[in-house]
Amino acid sequence: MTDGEWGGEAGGVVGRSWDEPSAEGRGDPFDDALALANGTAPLRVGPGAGPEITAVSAPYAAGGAVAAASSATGGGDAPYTPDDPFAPDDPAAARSGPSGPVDPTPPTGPGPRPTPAAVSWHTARRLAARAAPGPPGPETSALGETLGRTLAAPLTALTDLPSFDTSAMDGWAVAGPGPWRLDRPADAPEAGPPSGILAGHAPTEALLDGHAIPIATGARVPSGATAVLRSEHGEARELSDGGRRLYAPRPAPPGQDIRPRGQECRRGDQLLPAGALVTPAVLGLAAAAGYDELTAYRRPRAEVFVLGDELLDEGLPRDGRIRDALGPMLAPWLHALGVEAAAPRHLADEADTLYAALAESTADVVITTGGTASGPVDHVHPTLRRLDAEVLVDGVAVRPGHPMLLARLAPRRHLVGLPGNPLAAVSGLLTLAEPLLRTLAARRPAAPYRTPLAAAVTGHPQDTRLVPVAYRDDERHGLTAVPLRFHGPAMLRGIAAADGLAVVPAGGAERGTELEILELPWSAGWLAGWTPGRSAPGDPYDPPEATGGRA
Ligand SMILES: Nc1nc2c(c(=O)[nH]1)N[C@H]1C(S)=C(S)[C@@H](COP(=O)(O)OP(=O)(O)OC[C@H]3O[C@@H](n4cnc5c(N)ncnc54)[C@H](O)[C@@H]3O)O[C@H]1N2
Ligand code: MOO
Repeated sequence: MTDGEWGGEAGGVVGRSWDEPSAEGRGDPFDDALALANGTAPLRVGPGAGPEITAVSAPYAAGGAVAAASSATGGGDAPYTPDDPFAPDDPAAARSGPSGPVDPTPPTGPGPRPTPAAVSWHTARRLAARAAPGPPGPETSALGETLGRTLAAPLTALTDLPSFDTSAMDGWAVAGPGPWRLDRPADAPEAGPPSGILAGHAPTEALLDGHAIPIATGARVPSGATAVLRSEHGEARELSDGGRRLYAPRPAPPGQDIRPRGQECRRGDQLLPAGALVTPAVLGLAAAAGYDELTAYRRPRAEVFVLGDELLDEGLPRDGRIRDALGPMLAPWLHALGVEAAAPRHLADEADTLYAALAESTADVVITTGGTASGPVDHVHPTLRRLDAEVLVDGVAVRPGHPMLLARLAPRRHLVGLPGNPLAAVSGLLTLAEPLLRTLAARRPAAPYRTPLAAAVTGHPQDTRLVPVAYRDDERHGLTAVPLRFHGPAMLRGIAAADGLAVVPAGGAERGTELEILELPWSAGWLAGWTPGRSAPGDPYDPPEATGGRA
């Protein structure tokens, strides 16, 4: 059973690619998925919609529930067994779907709120990317302030580059064929080498035919010069008449070692289009092209609220309490995604505290950690209802992290609810927060990157899995992705050693299967030196599985 087939609603409506035309007059998939998540508007079913659409007119409709239930049992032949590491602990939960129970009837009174069916992982990412209408307005800022932001206007050269004919080498500027007269300029001291033209100095006199003058790399070539002769290719000799001559064993063809003005660009040329990411190299180019400031979209602003009274900010775990692993991780991770994130705030597990924090926040995106499930102090869902927030995604068919959620607090303010288990929070960050923040930062989606697996990976029966992998490059197999140990939902040991997360489809993947890899913002180069054989027993690269729980 594929992810797209799972859950009825997800397969029939929101599992369709956004790029496909809306077939046969069906409703907009985004609106449909929204209606599913909120239980509000019915799907707009056009004439000729397929039977799988008509069966799903509301999130709690029997058709959806039947489909979800049948998918949860694997359509009658569920591929997992009781001792499968991914098999649900609770058989009732297994029957009710991979991401929580799906109530076949609409809510009619007090009692537990039915959970809408989870959407597929790919759909969740698309919904998150489309949740915000676009980036906040552009701002003009000093160059250094724009690193990691997206250009809101094309970068157009303010000058020719180079802006003058430039010597590419240390040596002599020569005019015409050699040998050349090396006259000591009138203002040169009697002793020592003849002075020449240094970088940053503008030559005032033209070079006469048959003459040469010492010149430094980067210096402006005098008018009349036809070439630059490198210092190692010429020899200056004193003559009996007191003059000096420059000899070269080979001719100096016109233009040799001169970078002509405008070689890289002419003033007014477009160097980069609007939408380019401001990288360190772009800052360098912009400075070279004459910019002191750039117009770029402002960084999205995020606030992180860490929920959980059991969390300690320092010291060793004690008395049933544990260290907060998400606060220290999320702010720098968000910075790496080009987001302005204040230091995380630790909130007490009280509904009113969360309500006040969310109501007062002015951030573009609020990220909460923990409290997404239905435990006694899991206040995220009730607080969103109290705030009358619009839930866009409520559960995703992905392991770990399936209780993750996305809600709209106001037209341009969103909340991403990350599950408390640390690797599940990473999964939510990459599944929902990253696409949303990418839209807000006007960043282009990374081109999907696929790498063959170095070893088989077990799959979840219905859901996508995100599994930490490290790249290995060897002569025999080329670049492969090695699945790492310690990938349980409460573990960070695998992801801390990873270059990315492999997107493992339902059912798993064999060794050699090319899988999409979600790269981590800092992965390039950090572990590039790692080769097989250097791993020590117990390190994350060791192949045996140790999940410490279901993912
Ligand atoms: N009855 C059910 N219970 C749970 C389900 C379910 O479907 N039905 N889902 C499980 C899954 S899967 C996850 S993931 C968690 C999500 O729970 P919450 O988002 O409500 O998170 P908490 O309960 O607050 O915490 C879960 C776990 O993570 C630890 N935690 C929380 N915050 C941090 C942090 N900042 N640093 C380190 N560790 C953290 C917390 O102590 C818990 O151990 O729900 C399951 N339950
Ligand atoms: O999200 Mo949970 O098990 O999937 O950690």
